[in-house]
Parts: sequence; C-alpha cells; structure tokens
Amino acid sequence: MNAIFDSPKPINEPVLSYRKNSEEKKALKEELKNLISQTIKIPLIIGGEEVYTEKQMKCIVPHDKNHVLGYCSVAGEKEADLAIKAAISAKNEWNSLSWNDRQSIFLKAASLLSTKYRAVVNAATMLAQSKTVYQAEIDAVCELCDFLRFNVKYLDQIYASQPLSDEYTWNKSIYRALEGFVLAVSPFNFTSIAANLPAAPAMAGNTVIWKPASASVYSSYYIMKLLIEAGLPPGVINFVPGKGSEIGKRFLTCPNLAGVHFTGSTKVFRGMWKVIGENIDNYKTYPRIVGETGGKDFIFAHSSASIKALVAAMIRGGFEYQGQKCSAASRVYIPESIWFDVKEHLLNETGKIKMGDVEDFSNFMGALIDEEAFIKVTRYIQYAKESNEAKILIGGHWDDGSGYFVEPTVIQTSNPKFITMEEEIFGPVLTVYVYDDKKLEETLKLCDKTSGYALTGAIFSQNPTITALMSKILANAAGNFYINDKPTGAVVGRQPFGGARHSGTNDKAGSMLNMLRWMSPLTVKESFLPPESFEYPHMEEK
Ligand SMILES: NC(=O)c1ccc[n+]([C@@H]2O[C@H](COP(=O)([O-])OP(=O)(O)OC[C@H]3O[C@@H](n4cnc5c(N)ncnc54)[C@H](O)[C@@H]3O)[C@@H](O)[C@H]2O)c1
Ligand SMILES: N[C@@H](CCC=O)C(=O)O
Repeated sequence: MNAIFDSPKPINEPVLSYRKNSEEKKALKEELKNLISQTIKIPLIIGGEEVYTEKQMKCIVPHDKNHVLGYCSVAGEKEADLAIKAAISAKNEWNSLSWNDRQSIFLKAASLLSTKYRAVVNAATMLAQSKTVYQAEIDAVCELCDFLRFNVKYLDQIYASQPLSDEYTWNKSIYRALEGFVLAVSPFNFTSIAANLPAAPAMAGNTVIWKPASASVYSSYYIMKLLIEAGLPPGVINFVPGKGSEIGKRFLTCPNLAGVHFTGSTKVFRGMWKVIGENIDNYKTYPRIVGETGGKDFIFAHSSASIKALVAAMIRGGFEYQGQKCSAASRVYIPESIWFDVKEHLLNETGKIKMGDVEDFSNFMGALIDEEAFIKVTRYIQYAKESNEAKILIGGHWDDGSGYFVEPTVIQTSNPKFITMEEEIFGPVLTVYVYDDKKLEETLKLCDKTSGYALTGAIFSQNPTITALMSKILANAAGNFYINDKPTGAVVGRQPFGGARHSGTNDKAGSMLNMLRWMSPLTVKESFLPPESFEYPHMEEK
C-alpha cells in the first residue's frame, strides 16, 4: 500500500467581515454571550490526562477586570517533571506515525478552526485578550489556520529535498525529529503565535511541553481542545500553565531538552539563554534555541509621502490592539516640510478613535492586558508629561476603573533619543520626532542606531531614488521592512515574520526556515556495487 501523497495547496484563510446581519457576526455574538455567562475550570493536560492542582490563577476580562472567565490550574515542579516524562514517553509512537498521518491531524485542526471552532476561538481571544473582532479574526483564526496549513506544505518540501545520487549509490536525507523534548513558551498577545510555538515542532515529529502565558491561558486552552479533537495523540503536546520564573528552570536544565521555541520579551529570552549556557555540559544534544522577541518599530517618512496613507499607517500600526504587538509602530520620523499637514490630519483622525468593550463592534480599541502593563505604559506617558523635551499632542489619559484603558497617545519630542523613542512600551503610544528635511541621511542613520531592536520598520516615500536610499540605510534596522505600508500585519506565506539584533534569532515564524530548526537530518549513503579491493588505479605503476 505505497504511494506518495500530495498535501492540499495552502491558501490564506479569508478574513471574514463581521458586517451587520452576517452569519459570522450572529454566531460570534452568541458565543460571546455563552462564554461570558460561564466560569470554566482549566486543567493542565499532561500525557492526555487532565490534571487539576490546588494552586489556581484567575482568567479575567481586561476591559471588565472584575469579570472572571475561569480558573486555571498552575503547575509546580511536580507537574513539570510529569510533563517531561510524558513528552519523552510519547516520542516513539509519535515518530512511528507516517508523515502523512501526522500532517492530516494539523490539516484537520485548521479545518475545524475555520468552521466549528471559529466563533469560540475568536470569542475567547476577544474576551481574554481584549481584542476587537477584526484583531481576533486575523490572529486567532486566519493566522493560525495559515501557520498550520503552510507549515505542513513546508515540511513536504523539506522532506522532498534530497541529495544527488547515481547508478552506483543512492544518497538520502532523512529528517529526524530532535532527540529529547522541545519547550514552547508563548506570549500573551497572539493566540496564533501561542499555538504555533508547540505545533511547529510537533509537526516535525517532536514532542513538546507548552508553557502558555498566564494572561492568555484561556484562549490557549481552547486551542488545546481543538488539537485534541483533531486527533493529536496524548503526550505530543503537554499543556503546562504556570509561572515561567518558577517552572521554567526545571525544563531548561533538563538533560533531555532538545529545543526551545520562544516568543516574548527580550529580557526573558536572554534569561533563558543564560540558563541554557550555564547548563551546557549537561545536555544530551545542543538545544536549538529559537526566540522572537521585542521591537521598537519605526515609521520614517520622506517629504514625498502620501499624507493620508502615512497617517492611516501611524494609527493602525501604532494603536491597533492597543499597541500590544511586537511589530507596533512606536517611533515616527517626519520631515518639517509636511509636519503641519501630517499633524492636523493625525490629530483629527486619532480624535475619532472609539475605545471600550470589544463586544461593541464599533470600538477600534480595547483595554491593555493587565495591571502590570497598565502601570508600565502610564509611567512612560507620565514621564513624557513631566519632561521638557516632550509634549503630549493628543491622548495622555487613562482609567482603570472598569478595565485597563489607556487613550491612544501621541507624543512629540525634540530629542530623537528620548526614552519613548528607544524603549519598547507595548501600549498605544506613538512618539514623533520632526527632522530637518536637509538632514535626511543623517536622520536615517540616527533611526538605524537609536534602538537595539530590529523587528519591523516602514518607510513612506513616493520618490523611487529616495525609497532606494532609505531602504539601503535601514537595511539592517528591521527583519520585516514595509514600503508605503504599516509595519504590522505580516501574513504567513507572504511576509515571513521575525527580526534580528535584539529582536530575536530571525528564524521567521511560519516559514521553511523555522521548520528546519526542529529536525536533525541524517545522511545515508547506500552503495550498490561497493569496491572489493582497497587498491586504487594509480597503484598499477611498478
Ligand atoms: N517578535 C515576535 O514575533 C513577537 C511576537 C509577539 C510578542 N513578542 C514580544 O513579547 C512580549 C510581550 O509578551 P509577554 O508580555 O507575554 O512576554 P514575556 O516575555 O513577559 O512572557 C513570555 C512568556 O515567557 C514566560 N516566562 C516569563 N519568565 C520566564 C522564565 N524565567 N522562564 C521561562 N519562561 C518565562 C511567560 O510566562 C510567558 O509565557 C513583547 O516584548 C513583544 O514584543 C514578540
Ligand atoms: N506578526 C504580527 C506581530 C506579532 C507580534 O506581536 C504582525 O506582523 O503584526
């Protein structure tokens, strides 16, 4: 019963509109009502078993902070050890499944997500992470369907990639899974990224321990249920919510650690890398370390820029999902000659933004994820208010009465190295530096050097010579570079995503490059007519 199968050609999942009276809107509204009316209990899932612990954490609604969606069990060292055991013991069986059997599980998960699970995963993401319907749809449904479907295809292509052979020898590349388990540690802000972190290495035949972020464990749990319904065998992905700083070390120092798939802050990633470095003598194999981290993403405009397009990019890029995207625009460089017009349009448009409960579909923004984020973001705004190098042009107010709301805020600074031009804020705060048109090159070099990050960046220019100059000077300032577009919203299969410098290892999530990190190739040479003597022809000479 042999055949080589061709997996379905991946197509980006269409983004539904959620217009008035649409079927998808009705289904989603119902699911929102359903989830908000319940308080669920979330277990750990280890070796396919639900594990409840005494220690629990609350899952709340950031825009209605006293509303509890559920209580989640919290893993300690005992559960961490159980998860390691489960991952190791599930490995052989998972590896003995054929690639086609493994891939159909993830393709089925994508099909379930785009249909049966669409409303529930969107509703969970909207409520637990305070995403508007559009932000939830492009993330939790579309990007995750794309990760699942495109990664299956990339693996097909990798497995098909074989060395040269001839009539006497057959050479083969066998793409083994890594020896040991992979630790996936996910951030709160993207449901799709959280799911892809364990799914990508699992697809390549690894078994995984998934430590989701506490603030988004609610939506992660629905993803776990979806994967199980799609047929994921017990122990392949072990779901272990808990405090990273408490259980992280247990996983990181385990001799069987084969890889880390991380997305989150630069600080946490560096801490994890240090723990691995200190423990390097104790592993069975060098752990693969893949981490996509923070950003201080820029928009740089030339005087030829379209003002409307520039302002739309500043608002969508800076304020969508309350600026809580690693790719969010947060420092903007505008030439003096167009500043008057840009400012007028920017303030006018920003003034129209509606913020509030994401269940009201007319809102453009929801709340920040939690109290810690609220304190951090408002401190930056307060600092700007008190500085004589900055002024607040619009916004600058906040209110945590019902939820963690911070107004979309535009700061203008006279200091291109002002703190809000350099540090990742992760909130709805845009800082503008107005430069002298005559100092274009100098300011581009300044933009390149201002921050240690290099994740995303956008330039606006309608002059091809200037576009080329800007692209050249900023070539290393971003891993995803946009020309006349906002620096957010990368799509799988179209703009492979990841940054360099302090923004990560740039292994491009949802690409073949990333999938290659989760395998250990074995090269096999088979000789059909092996030599039967040790002598070479030149040895005939007497
Ligand atoms: N580059 C990207 O693709 C990308 C995408 C999304 C988010 N991010 C970044 O993520 C950050 C926001 O997400 P966050 O607040 O969830 O990040 P975070 O770094 O605070 O947390 C990320 C994960 O690490 C865990 N963690 C924390 N300390 C740990 C430790 N000592 N050991 C092991 N795990 C530990 C957390 O529990 C969480 O699951 C921002 O910096 C953002 O730029 C980057
Ligand atoms: N890939 C997303 C950002 C993920 C980070 O938070 C984008 O392109 O906007």
